[in-house]
Amino acid sequence: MEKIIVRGGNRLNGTVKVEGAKNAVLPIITATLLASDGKSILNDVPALSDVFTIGEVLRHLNAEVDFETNRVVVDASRELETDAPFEYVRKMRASVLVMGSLLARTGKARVALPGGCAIGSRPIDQHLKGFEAMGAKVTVGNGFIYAEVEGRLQGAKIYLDFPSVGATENIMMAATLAEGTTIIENVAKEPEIVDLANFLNAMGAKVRGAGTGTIRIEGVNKLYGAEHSIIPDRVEAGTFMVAAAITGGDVLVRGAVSEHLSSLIAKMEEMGVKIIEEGDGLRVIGPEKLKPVDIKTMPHPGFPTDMQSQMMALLLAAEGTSMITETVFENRFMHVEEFRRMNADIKIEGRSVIINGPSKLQGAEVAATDLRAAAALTLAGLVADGYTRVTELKHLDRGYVNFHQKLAGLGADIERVNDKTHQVEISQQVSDVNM
Ligand SMILES: CC(=O)N[C@H]1[C@@H](OP(=O)(O)OP(=O)(O)OC[C@H]2O[C@@H](n3ccc(=O)[nH]c3=O)[C@H](O)[C@@H]2O)O[C@H](CO)[C@@H](O)[C@@H]1O
Ligand SMILES: C=C(OP(=O)(O)O)C(=O)O
Repeated sequence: MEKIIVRGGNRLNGTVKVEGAKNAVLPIITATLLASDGKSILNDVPALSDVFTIGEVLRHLNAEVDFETNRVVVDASRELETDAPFEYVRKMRASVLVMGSLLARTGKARVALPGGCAIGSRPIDQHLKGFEAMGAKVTVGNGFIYAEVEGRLQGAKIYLDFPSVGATENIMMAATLAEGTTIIENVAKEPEIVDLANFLNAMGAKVRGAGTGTIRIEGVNKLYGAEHSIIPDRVEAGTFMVAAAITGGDVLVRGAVSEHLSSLIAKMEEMGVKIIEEGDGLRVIGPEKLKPVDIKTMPHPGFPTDMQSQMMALLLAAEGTSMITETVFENRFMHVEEFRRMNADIKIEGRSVIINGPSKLQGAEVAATDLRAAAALTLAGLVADGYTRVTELKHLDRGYVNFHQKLAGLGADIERVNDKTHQVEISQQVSDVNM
């Protein structure tokens, strides 16, 4: 089994550079399916397991996908398959994002039902409501969602019950090739939505209003391959900002965009962390003592749920009582039990967690319950007494490239080992001694 082993106590110093955003590249790769003419070239693509998985999905759908270093080239001009089976959707929920593009381009899509995951049940009713409003017939059965439209999708007025990121993206992509104008209200305003809209417009689409509460899409007849550079990953940036703050360090996070991180910056500053815009990034200086704060996760520009567990690690080190309330996902507190194994004074009350800091954290073996929990437990390990071992790293690899190497580059005492290799090394040392 692979593990990250981190020994707490080192202050982090230096510079770290963030990759392209996972949550921008995944929908943008699915959008390349809309181009019936020309190749799409995506730059600043992070080498994440999720990116390779979505690449496999596209290949299965008969697109040509070439991975180069930090770049993906997609040619989707051939006739497309319309079926995304469970083996892909099971690995990665974002596979359902192929639905909007397939439906718009081919008139049908069959995608395995994604099912629940460690952070909640995550239904996709709002995506389907949008496709139906545009004239698609949607049926669910035998573990699949099947959507079909006779002729072209029709422009429609759609109100989302909740500003779902995925539903906004899927409906936006479907609407680009629809007949007439689509207006989507109460949409997600995340920076990744704006990035997707910019790519779609580069392909020849007419999308206006991304980043506001209403998006208007005028359908066009055809879309073309385009070149685009993915925005930096605000969650990876935020994770390194917390790493600097929790260790009382001084780190320049290159690629951190302050407008994408305003809620996190506000909360970290309330805690006493110094954050300065410097060059193409943010310099983060941790104080001697951190102050407690209350946090409520919300859709953007509210505090992001994807930073909730990393912030929990930081609040464990603050002096006093803090509260985190999770409003986006119904069950995103699985990491609380793991923090407890590290001696954290923390308890769940309904949709909130009460944190009594500062906890005298102790190194322990802990299991990552999702990708952000993997990062958060490592962050706690940076200040725990002794060695922390973080397992279930398949989650980490979905969202972070070279995570432990980047922390080591900042001065953390950290390594990633494979138990088997480790055992071989240890037995080798023993036999060396015996010789
Ligand atoms: C690949 C990607 O970009 N993932 C991000 C995306 O996930 P994702 O797009 O899945 O998140 P959504 O915004 O859709 O989900 C937010 C909430 O809405 C609910 N919901 C959503 C759709 C729907 O049809 N019905 C419904 O009830 C979900 O169960 C959840 O409770 O946004 C989340 C919220 O910022 C982030 O945590 C994820 O990292
Ligand atoms: C929950 C996340 O991603 P996904 O929607 O891909 O599971 C995340 O990035 O924290």
